Amino acid sequence: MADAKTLTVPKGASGVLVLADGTCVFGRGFGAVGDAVGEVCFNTAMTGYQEVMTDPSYAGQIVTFTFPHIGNVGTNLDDVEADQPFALGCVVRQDVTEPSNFRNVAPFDQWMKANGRIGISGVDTRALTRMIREKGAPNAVIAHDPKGAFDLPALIAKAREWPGLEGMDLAIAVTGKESRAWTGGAWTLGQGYGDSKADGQNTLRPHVVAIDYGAKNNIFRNLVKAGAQVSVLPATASFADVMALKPDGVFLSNGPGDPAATGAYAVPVIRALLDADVPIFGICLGHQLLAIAAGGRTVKMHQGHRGANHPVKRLSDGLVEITSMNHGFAVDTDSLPENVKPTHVSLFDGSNCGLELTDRNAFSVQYHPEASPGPQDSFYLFERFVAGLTKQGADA
Ligand SMILES: NC(=O)CC[C@H](N)C(=O)O
Repeated sequence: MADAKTLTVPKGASGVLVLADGTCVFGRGFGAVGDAVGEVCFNTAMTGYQEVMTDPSYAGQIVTFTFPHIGNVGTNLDDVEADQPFALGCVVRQDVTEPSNFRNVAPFDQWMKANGRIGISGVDTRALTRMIREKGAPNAVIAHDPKGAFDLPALIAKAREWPGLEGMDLAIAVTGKESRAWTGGAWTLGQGYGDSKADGQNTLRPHVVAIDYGAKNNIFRNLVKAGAQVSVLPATASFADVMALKPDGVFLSNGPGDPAATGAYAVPVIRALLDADVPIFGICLGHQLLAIAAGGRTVKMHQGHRGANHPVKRLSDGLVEITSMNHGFAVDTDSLPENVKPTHVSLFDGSNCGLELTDRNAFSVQYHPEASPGPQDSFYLFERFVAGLTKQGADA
């Protein structure tokens, strides 16, 4: 990158990404004015930027999109995984253009501004991505000032002082605060999202209690599509809170931050659920927490996996699933005890992508079968989970 280590703001620059090592990457700011500090990651998905930005797992992170045209279909009211963006900001190649899509309700830059999120365009995102691949995900400040009046030494200091994602519990910051019944169903073109209550079948369906560590909404929609009724509890729910809802199964959601830090309050609850033989399904952070609860360990990855075309091999039969991914920590396969069987593996780097307990009805995956954005090859996991649940009182 031509701008590396330059402490003079080039003419016309209104956005900057300041890395903790002092590298300054200049561009044009859009969205909110101000600055934010976090870890820089890259996402290789070619569509779904609004879903990426609203995925609560991106809390504490600045997303570099490798796809050059971000913002070109604007934003709409449906493609959201939570009611606000959680990524701190984004770095993109091309300037955001006029929205071109029949579903658009607001241009991407306006949506970013309205939601207090900072963007930078005009950045050589290929060079930035290469740098992250070589050196690992850096801590950085993203800043936007229309006048380009950046205090670069102060921003470098801010990036250096940020403690980093390792050891950071962010689920606590993004989880819903209240227990709630989930009501959304699957999306259809022209009709939007269905209402799970509208089909009149709720009480006949297996009841899944989902622990929300920063869940993506499409997970709950997929559980409904697979035949469950869903209740959602905050990340801090106790074993008694979960059991009070009489779950037929428990779902452990995705979420931001370091699973080892989140585990301090999540793991005892998951262990109690395993002891009580409650069926469990976990995704991403939920997968990592299940691994820790079962006696395994997680590690911080060099650069993480974020995209919509990650190949994963199912070990039972060799089938390859193309998956959606978003994680910066991973389960250390070697740390898994005897009763935890790896079920899926990444074909990019051989890292663990799934596990099941041999003595419990409990399994989890590192990737995102709910897609949003991404392929739906792995929807069968929702069906497998719900089909394996017995409705309480069904035999009475
Ligand atoms: N999407 C997720 O649940 C991410 C899990 C965890 N925060 C990680 O980065 O690995």
